This record gives sequence, C-alpha cells and structure tokens, in this order.
Amino acid sequence: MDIIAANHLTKSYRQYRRFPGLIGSVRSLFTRQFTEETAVNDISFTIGEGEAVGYLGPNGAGKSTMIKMMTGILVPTAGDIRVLGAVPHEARKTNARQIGVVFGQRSQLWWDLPVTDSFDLHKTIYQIPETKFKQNLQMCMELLSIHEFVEKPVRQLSLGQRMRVEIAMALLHEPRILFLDEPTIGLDVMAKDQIRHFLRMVNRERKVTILLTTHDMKDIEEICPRMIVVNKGTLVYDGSVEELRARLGNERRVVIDFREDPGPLDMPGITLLQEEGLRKTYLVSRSESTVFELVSRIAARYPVEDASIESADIESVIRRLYRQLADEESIGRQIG
Ligand SMILES: Nc1ncnc2c1ncn2[C@@H]1O[C@H](COP(=O)(O)OP(=O)(O)OP(=O)(O)O)[C@@H](O)[C@H]1O
Repeated sequence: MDIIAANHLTKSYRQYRRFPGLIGSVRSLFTRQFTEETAVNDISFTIGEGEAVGYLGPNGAGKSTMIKMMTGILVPTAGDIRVLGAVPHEARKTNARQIGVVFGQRSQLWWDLPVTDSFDLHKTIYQIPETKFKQNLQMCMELLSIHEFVEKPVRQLSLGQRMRVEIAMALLHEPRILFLDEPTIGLDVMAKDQIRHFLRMVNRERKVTILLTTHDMKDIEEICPRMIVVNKGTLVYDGSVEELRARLGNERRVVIDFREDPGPLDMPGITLLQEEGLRKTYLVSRSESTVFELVSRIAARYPVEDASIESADIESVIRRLYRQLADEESIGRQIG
C-alpha cells in the first residue's frame, strides 16, 4: 500500500525585491517586484508502507522543501502530495499522531528541562497510554544508550546525545512514518553507527516507513534499499544503488601501491580519487578498456608494488552522477 504519494508536486518561493535605503524600503512596499525560485519542480513518486528511502541531492536541490511539504509545514504551489491518504497541510493534527519528525538542525526538545521531562511532556501532548509509553521509552533508552544523560538538561547535551534523544522522542507515539532531515550530520563515527543500526531496526522490525535526507552515503548504504536523487528541484533518479551503479557504466576503483611517487599518470579513462602516501586510489571507467589491461599498462610504465581492484562504492557512484548532471547543465547553457 502506498502511504506517501507525490504527484507532479511543485513548490516555488517568491523572493520580493528590496530596494536599499529608507526611500527604497517605502518603494519596496509599493512596487512588490519579485523573483520566483522553483525549489521542487514537478516531482512524482510513491512510497509503500515499510519502505526505507533515502532522499539525496546536492545543496539547494530541494530536499528540505520536500520534507516540509510532506509534514504539512509548507503548502505546495502546484501538484498534489498525500501522506497516509490525506493532504498533509490540511491534516496536520491527525497526521502528527502517525508521523514522527526529526530535523537535524532544529530541535523539538525543551531546552532547559531534563531529557526525562521532554519525554513526559511528549507523552501528555500525544496522549500516549502509560504501558505503551514505558515500553517504547525503555526500548529507545536501551538501544540508543540514553540512560547516561537522561537527567541532564537538554542544553548540556552533546550533538550526538541530543540527536539520539530527538530520534527516541519522534518514536514514542509509535508513528507509522518517520521523516528525518540529515539525522547524522556533524556526528562522530560511533554516534552515526548507533543511529544507523537503530533506524535500520525500527524499519525492518517495527515496520516503520522511513524517509530521510542525507549527504552521507553510508546512511543510504546501511538504512535505505531505495534512493531518490534530486537536482535543482527535479527528480533525476529513483531506484536502488545497484541499478544506479549499472546505469553509470559500473566504474571500478583501483588501489595501487607505488614503490615511488609516479606523479600524475598519463593515461586516459582514469581519475585520481585519493592519495595516502604512495598508496593511490583511482576511478577507472570500464568503457576505456578492461580494468586488468589498464592496470598492467600502468605497471609496465610506472613502479608498481601492488594493486587491487574494487567495485565503485556508492559515494563514487553518486559523485559520478552529480558530475554527469553538472556536465549536462553546462552543455545546456552553451547550447541555450
Ligand atoms: N523560505 C525560502 N524562501 C526562498 N527560497 C528558499 C526558501 N527555502 C529554500 N529556498 C530555496 O529553495 C532551494 C531549495 O532549498 P532546500 O532547503 O529545499 O534545499 P536542500 O536540498 O534541503 O539543501 P541543503 O542540502 O543545502 O540543505 C534553494 O535554492 C533555497 O535557496
């Protein structure tokens, strides 16, 4: 069953022009000149119950705008969005009970109160029955290790601690859908791991539908079998990582240990990705030649100690997609 459906969804922001100075501000009041920016442009997709979907795109692609429309904070300019069969901005109260929301940059917690008080307030606001509340709280506290700081006021928590509390709070009323905007941004590796494992469990075992925005490909790898990629407001990809890898020509990563630094390699179809001393990682396009052939050509010309070939990780697949999009745009500009 589809529980989220976007149909030709569009959101434009109007930016009114401001004229400088005092006279200018009076002028601004009367002329009302504006420019329009389309943050979400004619996007359609459906998400079924129990799915976990990553929503990615470069900065300014329109991800937060999309989440805000799904949660009913923003009203679409055109098209249609339905969440649990309802129009989000018309059903904010009823939907709130079935939706959990975590915005990485903004808190839902009570800053001056101890964490436990925020949980209790949430219980009252959402009228969560005592036993259900206790069970859910217990589960979240344990799996997210919240016990250690549950008596502290929220303002004293580290970012990683606060984020774990935000996620726990969003789940106490047992929502069917969980929206997360950048849930792991700015966290250390351990905190990221803990949150990813937890979200994976919530999705796989509790069957909560998850939609998250992220810039971190590991979030996608560990939580989301499906990803939707947007760029400048439009949808550019909807499918699995494997399908995207296949579509982009299946690039490979080649890690080479050199005996001495070879400098830039004079070889077509190979891009330097990473350097750690004499160990260098390259991205190799398979269309240029077979990877083995290429590695042996490198070994014939440069002092190679060892080499290994890996499939392109998701990060390089996405990097390649973004590069392709940027190339298409610059070609479009030249033609236009
Ligand atoms: N309130 C607003 N008024 C005017 N323009 C806005 C507003 N909010 C967002 N925009 C513009 O809409 C576009 C999409 O913004 P949005 O925040 O949805 O992108 P994003 O994909 O979440 O970006 P990021 O990855 O940087 O968080 C941007 O160009 C942004 O400047």
